[in-house]
This record gives sequence, C-alpha cells and structure tokens, in this order.
Amino acid sequence: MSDLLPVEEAQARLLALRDPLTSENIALSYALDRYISEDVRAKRDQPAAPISAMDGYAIRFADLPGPWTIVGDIAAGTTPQRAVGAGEAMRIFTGAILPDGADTILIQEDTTTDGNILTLSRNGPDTCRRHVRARSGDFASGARLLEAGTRLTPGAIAAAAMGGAGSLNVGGRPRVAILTTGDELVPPGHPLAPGQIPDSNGVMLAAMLAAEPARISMPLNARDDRDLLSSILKDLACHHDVIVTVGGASVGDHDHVRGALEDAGGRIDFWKIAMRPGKPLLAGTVGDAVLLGLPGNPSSAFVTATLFLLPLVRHLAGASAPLPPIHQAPLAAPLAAGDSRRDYLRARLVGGRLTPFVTQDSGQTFPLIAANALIIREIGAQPRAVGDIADYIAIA
Ligand SMILES: Nc1nc2c(c(=O)[nH]1)N[C@H]1C(S)=C(S)[C@@H](COP(=O)(O)OP(=O)(O)OC[C@H]3O[C@@H](n4cnc5c(N)ncnc54)[C@H](O)[C@@H]3O)O[C@H]1N2
Ligand code: MOO
Repeated sequence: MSDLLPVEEAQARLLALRDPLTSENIALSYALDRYISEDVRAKRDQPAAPISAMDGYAIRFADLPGPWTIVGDIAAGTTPQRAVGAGEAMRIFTGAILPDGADTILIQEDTTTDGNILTLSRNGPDTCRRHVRARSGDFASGARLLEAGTRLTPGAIAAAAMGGAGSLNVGGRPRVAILTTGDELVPPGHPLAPGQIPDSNGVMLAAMLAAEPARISMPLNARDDRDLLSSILKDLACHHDVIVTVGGASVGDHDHVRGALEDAGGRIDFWKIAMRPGKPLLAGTVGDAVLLGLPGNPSSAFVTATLFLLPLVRHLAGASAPLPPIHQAPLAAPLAAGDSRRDYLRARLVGGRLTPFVTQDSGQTFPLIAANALIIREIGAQPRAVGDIADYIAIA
C-alpha cells in the first residue's frame, strides 16, 4: 500500500541498531531512575526477628487481662536481656525485638502504671500477636526484590537497601547529543528577525530526557547546510551513543539530514513511518552512534521523541521494556475514522475519560501544554462514539 514503515517495526529496527551499554556498579544514593542489570535478591530476613509495631509493653496473651509486673525495657537497636514469664511485662518501643515468651503488645495508651505494676486502663488486644511484626513479614532472605531491566524508583531503592545492598549493578547512561537544524531557529529568549522563530524543540527534548538515565550534551543548532551538518554529525559520533537531530528530515530542498548522514559515512536504516504526526522520522548509524532524525514540527518532534527517542535511551540504559505502555480508557468525544497512517492524537485524560483536541496541527506547541495523553487511532479504524474504549499512551 505504501512505503511507510509500521510503527512497531520501526521501533524494533531502531532498538536493534545497538546493544545496551555495559553495566556499572553504583551506590544506592545515585541509583534513582537507572535500570538494574540483574535480579536483586534479599540477603537478609526483614524483620530479622519478631518486632514490636508500637510503643507499649510486651506480654503473653494468655495473661490478659493482667495485671503484670514490669521486668525491664527494650528499645530498637538492642536485644532483650531476658525472657518474659507468666504475669510479666517488658517495656518495649517501636522496632524493638520481642523478648522470648512474649507474643503480644499492649499499646501504652491502653495502660496505666504504678511503680512496676502495669494494669489495663481500656480494653486490651483481642488477638494474640497484636502489634507484633513477624520475622520475614516484609520479605525473607533469598526473595527476589527487583527484576533485571526494571527502573529504580525510590521505593525499589529502599527495598534494595533493606535487603542488604549498598550498591547495585545498573545499565550505563547513554551520551545523547541534541542537534536542532534550521536557518530560522534562534535560541529561546533571543531577539527574532523576520522569519526567525525560537528553537523550542531543543529545550523540549532536553526536558524530556532530563529524568532519563542519560548524559545529555547542551542542545546544538546547525544551519541548513549539508556540509556543515555532515561535519557536526561526524564530530558528535565520536563521543555520543545517540545523536538526535530535529528538522530537515522531510523532502524539501533545505532538508539535509539524510544527505549529511551519508556524507558523514553513516547509514540510513529506515525513513518514513506510517504515523501522524511524525511521518518523516529517520534512523541510522554514524560511527558507533545511533542517529535518530525527528521531524521539525513541534508536535511531531514531541510524539516521535515519546515513541522512539525515550525508548532508544531506555534500551541503551538496560530497560527490559523500553516502549511506552499502552492504556485503555473510554472516549469523552467521538473520533472520526482512521486513514492510511496511525494517528497519535494529542488529548486530555480527565476523570478517566479521553478527549482528543479538536486541532491536531503538528506545527502547534500550545496543545502540548495541556496534553497528557496520546490517543492511538489505528490505520483504517472505524469511527468511534462517546464511551467507546480507546488505546492511549500517558505523556504526563
Ligand atoms: N512536500 C512535502 N512537504 C512536507 C512533507 C511531505 O511529505 N511532503 N511532510 C511534512 C511533515 S508530515 C512534516 S512533520 C514536516 C517535517 O519536516 P522536517 O523534519 O524537514 O522539518 P522542517 O521542515 O525543518 O521543520 C518543520 C517545521 O517545524 C519548525 N521547526 C523545525 N525545527 C524546530 C525547532 N527546533 N523548534 C521549533 N520549531 C522548529 C520549522 O520552522 C517548520 O515550521 O515536513 C512537512 N512537509
Ligand atoms: O508527520 Mo508530520 O509529523 O504529520 O506533521
């Protein structure tokens, strides 16, 4: 039907251009958002012994309703000096190890003391082991805490630490160069001559990559000059894993990225995808670097960065599932039929329902402020009514 590559095929070919980087060992404090290279297993039981979940008194449930004689105290970080016998209680604090013999905690709010005599002031616990955290109740030694290829969240880092790790083997951080192309572009905030526009894509891509495990070079801008572009590409390829260009990817007389890539000794792997926006996307290699050429229209650059650039960076950084997950939600407005390209419609998900924006002009930046979802409309899709379920990618 057309020479346009399906999105999935293009994504697979892009990721196949280069293997993930070599992994490195890194302290937990620096591991946020990195991808772990191997399964992480607990090296210890957590808790390592039964502990108290509350400040109060460790008793034997069988001795309720008391009274008890207080025979000592035990704080977190110490070990009990003795066991608790019949009619005895031990003062205990949250996180402290339960003494032998005790099986239940009375919270201090439910008690009164007179010297070393402890009595209930309210109803006591109605079950044995109340406020006791069992040994290995969180996880047992040997349990798989984290799976290879997943991203380290603050919670995952906490679990790795509790499991006994101080550092982890994680995938490397790809070095990414952002190169915007176009004679009309001026750095954001600079005065504009007639015909010039601010280079919004450079800062947008840097912002999209900011939370990724990547080393991003300051965005560069090059004029629409094939020789200049070619020498910049050659230079960037020496010390980057990924070069992402924006603009100059289409068929115009000033669209030089493909030519410049060839002049630089690079190779084009694919060009033109069956998607809207983003049709002129191209990918290839120059030296050891992967070159991803995004279309210049701001929404096209945003959508193709979401579907190709972020997955490429995550793949190189060791992600086992680098592609954006696809979710489903009902439509809050009807959708017209699809055509020969798959659409990624800028949309807003509110209250669990998707509303595609009326304007889908890929040249606009304003819709990117509010868009938090990309509705996927398949090639040849039938029109959809309000309430029909649509696939979407979350983008904010
Ligand atoms: N005859 C045809 N013309 C076009 C086709 C086509 O198939 N046949 N495809 C259109 C589609 S679809 C897209 S998308 C654009 C993409 O073209 P380029 O990648 O070559 O992008 P440019 O022409 O350089 O720029 C397009 C547009 O975006 C603005 N731009 C570029 N870079 C930036 C930046 N860094 N920050 C902000 N804005 C930027 C640029 O000024 C243009 O307005 O081609 C269509 N044409
Ligand atoms: O593919 Mo272009 O990105 O439709 O505007």
